[in-house]
Amino acid sequence: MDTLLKSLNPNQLAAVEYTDGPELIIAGAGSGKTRVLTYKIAYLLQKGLAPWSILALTFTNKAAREMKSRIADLVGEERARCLNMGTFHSVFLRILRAEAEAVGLERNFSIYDDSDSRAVVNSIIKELKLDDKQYKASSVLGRIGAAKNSLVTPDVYMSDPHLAERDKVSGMPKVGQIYALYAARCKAANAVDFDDMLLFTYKLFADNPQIAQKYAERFSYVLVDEYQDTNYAQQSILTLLTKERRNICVVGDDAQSIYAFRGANIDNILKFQNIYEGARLFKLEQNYRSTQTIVKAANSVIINNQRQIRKDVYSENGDGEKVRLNITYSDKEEASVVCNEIRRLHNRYGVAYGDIAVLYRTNAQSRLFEEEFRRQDTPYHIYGGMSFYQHKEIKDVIAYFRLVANPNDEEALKRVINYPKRGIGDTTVSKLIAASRDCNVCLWNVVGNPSMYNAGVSAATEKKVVGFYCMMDEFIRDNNTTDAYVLGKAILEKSGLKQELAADKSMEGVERQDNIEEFMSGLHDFVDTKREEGYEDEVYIANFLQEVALLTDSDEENSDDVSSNERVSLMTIHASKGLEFNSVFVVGLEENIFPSPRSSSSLRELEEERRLLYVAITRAEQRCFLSCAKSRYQYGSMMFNEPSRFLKEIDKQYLIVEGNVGGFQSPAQQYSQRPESPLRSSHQSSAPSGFRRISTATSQYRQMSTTPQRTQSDLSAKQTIHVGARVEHQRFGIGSVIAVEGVGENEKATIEFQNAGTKTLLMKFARLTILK
Ligand SMILES: Nc1ncnc2c1ncn2[C@@H]1O[C@H](COP(=O)(O)OP(=O)(O)OP(=O)(O)O)[C@@H](O)[C@H]1O
Ligand SMILES: [Mg+2]
Repeated sequence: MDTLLKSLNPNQLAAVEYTDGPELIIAGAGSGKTRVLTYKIAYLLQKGLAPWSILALTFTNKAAREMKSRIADLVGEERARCLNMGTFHSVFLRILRAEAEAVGLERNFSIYDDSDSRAVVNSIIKELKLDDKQYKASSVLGRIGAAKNSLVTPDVYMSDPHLAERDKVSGMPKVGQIYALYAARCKAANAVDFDDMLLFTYKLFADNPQIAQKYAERFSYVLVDEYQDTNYAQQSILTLLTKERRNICVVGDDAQSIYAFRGANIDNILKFQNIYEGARLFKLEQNYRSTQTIVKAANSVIINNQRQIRKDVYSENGDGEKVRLNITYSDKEEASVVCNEIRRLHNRYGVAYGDIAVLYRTNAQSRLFEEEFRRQDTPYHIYGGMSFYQHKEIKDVIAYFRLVANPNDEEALKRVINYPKRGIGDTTVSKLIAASRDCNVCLWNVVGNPSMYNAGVSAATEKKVVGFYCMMDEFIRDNNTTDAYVLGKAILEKSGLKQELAADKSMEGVERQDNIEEFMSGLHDFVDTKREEGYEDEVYIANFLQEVALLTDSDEENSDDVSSNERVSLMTIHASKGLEFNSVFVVGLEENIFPSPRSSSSLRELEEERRLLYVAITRAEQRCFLSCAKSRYQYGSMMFNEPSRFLKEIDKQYLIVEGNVGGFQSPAQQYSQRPESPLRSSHQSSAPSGFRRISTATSQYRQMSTTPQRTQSDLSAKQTIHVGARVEHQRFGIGSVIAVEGVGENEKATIEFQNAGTKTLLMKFARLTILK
């Protein structure tokens, strides 16, 4: 036991040994909160507490597994095995199974995932004859989920005038009614959804005092990690379980509260002392994870938040390297600089790939990094999420593309024929397929003329099917003459996909829109780059699909061959909570990305963004790299974002700025002309959307040419390109010309770029400036 406790500092030790009542440990990042919890559990076991009487709640199941294995190291496998440990959801699910009858469920109840819930809500919307454009299942479910996390039952919901008013104002006055029906349907189906696991557990304990008593007695000690991110339902259940024995220990850091959007409230830490009068407060301020430089740099950011509990987090580790900020020309260059640096760390300094993380603000940002990592054959995995091209919405658009490129692609056809919904149901599709088998023709032909192939569909249905055929046929005919970006944009709009996505205002819906916008940006970049490289005849959808297929075909290789500790972790900052890495890259530190454009209007949200950056920087042990790009394809167009306002807050003495430092003036004019998001602008029919404003790659160049220092028209006018010239490219950065060939329209230069490799570019299109 002594050796066990020797590896704790006096404050940590005091927190571990305190067992006289409720305990709140507020501590900075990396100060050993999770370690204290782990050791405290080992300590309680050593003191004779039975493992099954300890309940430890973590934020992820992975965190629970790790903690358990550490405890096993400390006290032996056997005792660790019987601990009650896991996320709130996993632990409460087990209790619900055992006590199902008490909440009106049968023990074998099912768990509805998101798509099950959506199907139920959609059918209710239909039955109530509500407009499914006005009532999007995911938006309705978002409200139902929020209600459940606040312990608001359907009855309470429907009698709450504030909720009624809110729903009315947002054009969904019937959410309460849908909620009630949804709850009834789930009950009839003997099913619960994810949020029910909390609501039902609360009801179980609140309505059945004997059961509550049983569990309160069973769990003689309750410990909670990441307490700052618990929501009202979770806290209320904890209170029911612990109010009598008051053996509860929670650890948290208000500076790392990043789940306000899921109902977590930063004040919950402060409320702890109100719920548990006389609770002991411990503070830990020594960070053991990071170098002094990293800790101080992170502190210099978070100090700008007004709402915070003052802490003086420090490190006694060495100073270490300065935080490096790299400003690149483009998002593409950013990805290659980051990948190069990671390879250098690995090859020259022996840092394991598994000890490196790339952190970004939104999932959609993974695309360019995934592509670059694949290009450079660097092992990576997406931690806690999916690869960009695996997202459903991306697969949907790609299915449309596949069908355009190859109308015989039956899988693609089946995927999109009734998505978005156009009244072609499963029965119809089955009939069409049967007809195609019977007549031995491909499904596409049957879709073009169902009655000719005796598909047996009604005239009204036939009209819808043929309507779909005609729409697609138009795209197919344009396929070899219209570039992938312009055609892709038309497909998104005319198929109804754009409207479908834009109508969904839930968190998940917004994320899907982000992904589609990122996809369109990639498509635009693809077309521009092909033109610039002189491949005017390879700018079509078929060419794009080929490139995507090549980029994604090694998926399996990337996930199976190399174990996760030999791969770089790519993840959102949210997913990185509680983790630590030798080297961390925080990317995309630009206005309009980080802070998120959705947050910059409110101080509260801005402070949450700042906490996110604090979480990101404090994941690093030895090295922290920040980066931002001067230009990036965003919302389907080239954007020039300012560096993130948070970068200016980092104390300069801990920072080295490199890359394209000089002359970083965001063209204010273009910045203010930021096109509206192509998807989100759909409701403003009079305002031109980003898609319409910049309709072709060529007009994109025209727009670029308003930036005086960096236009290809400058260059072609001067015609001074020569071997040895140093040039600056809008996307590829700085390079030297190593060969020039051709004249006039056909003039090409081969350029060796510092970070982007060697490229041969057609001068007519090249976005180059010659540097003096
Ligand atoms: N007293 C100590 N001696 C040596 N190492 C320590 C000590 N306390 C903590 N550490 C180490 O410091 C690192 C950070 O600890 P831990 O993850 O517990 O911090 P945390 O406060 O939970 O961080 P976060 O805020 O990111 O969740 C871990 O690698 C841990 O093993
Ligand atoms: Mg922790």
